[in-house]
Amino acid sequence: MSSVLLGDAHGISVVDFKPFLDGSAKQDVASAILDSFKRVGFVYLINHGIPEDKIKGMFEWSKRFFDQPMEVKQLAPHPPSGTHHRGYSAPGREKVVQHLYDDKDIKDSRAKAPDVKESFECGWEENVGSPNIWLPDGVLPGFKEACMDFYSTCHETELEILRAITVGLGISEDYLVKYHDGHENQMRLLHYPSVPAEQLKDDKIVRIGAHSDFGSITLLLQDDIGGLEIEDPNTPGEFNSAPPVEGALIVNAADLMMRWSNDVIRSTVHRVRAPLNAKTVNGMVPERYSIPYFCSPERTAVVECLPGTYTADKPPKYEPISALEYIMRRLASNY
Ligand SMILES: O=C(O)CCC(=O)C(=O)O
Ligand SMILES: [Fe+2]
Repeated sequence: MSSVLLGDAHGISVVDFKPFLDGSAKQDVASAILDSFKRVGFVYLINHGIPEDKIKGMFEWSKRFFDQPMEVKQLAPHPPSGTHHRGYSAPGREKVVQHLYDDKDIKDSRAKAPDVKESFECGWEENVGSPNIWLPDGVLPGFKEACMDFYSTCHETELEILRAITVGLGISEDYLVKYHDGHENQMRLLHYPSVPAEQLKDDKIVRIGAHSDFGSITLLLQDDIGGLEIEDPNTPGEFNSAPPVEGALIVNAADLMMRWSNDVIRSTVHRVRAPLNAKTVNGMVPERYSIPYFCSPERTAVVECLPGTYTADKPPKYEPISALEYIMRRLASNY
């Protein structure tokens, strides 16, 4: 294999993205990324283009935000609606559940083991359908600007990764980019508080329940604590750890991308559990921070199987669907 493949972690390739960005080995990088997406739905990218100091800065802002007293964080409350994903959600407010559409089932599942995490979500500042919910002016000055700056930096990297996917598939480099203006993306700051190790191990407490993401791709930055697990594509129900890899951006394909690619690319179920080899202090697992950046196409995009993902023998499995219809269905079922 070429030098763009740096290694792997439980089958997830670690790929050097630089030769794609500088144009020196575009096809090799694109093929390596696509190969990992086809096998496991996840890839690690080194030299991904998001500056290290910006990442460090955003994690610092995240910590500063979550360190605020509850009554301050509640000044930017997530609305009760399942479709307006903005603002602050306190621990236990959200339970990510998969494939449960009956209200009673969702309630039962939430009652069993709440997701013990808190989050702050924001999107494109001009999005009138889902306006951002910020802390009042003067509270934590600079936080909003830092979030917006990081949001647009992640969007730039998103476009490069979408280009790599299409180059890998052998179709025009701008095929997916032209549907992704960044206006429907969602950046999420996540804080998993320190919890008793025993309860996390026994599933009495869940950090984030097993789910797949619903948009095109997700860019995920995590600290060095660990705990992210990915379902084994060959053994449903079994999960492998996706450990922190220094300097790497994790990218996973999401459900809409799986549909768009006629199931060539996988959207894999993942969750956050007790970190492997976590150093506990007084029986407590350390807190963890992560920043997922969920990418979705414009709502007017009509998603139909990409050229190159079907043949006469293997026809498209899905009808065209508008991104709006698809996303609304998924959002409503998850909150
Ligand atoms: O915290 C993590 O590492 C994963 C978060 C995640 O999967 C999500 O928010 O969808
Ligand atoms: Fe996720």
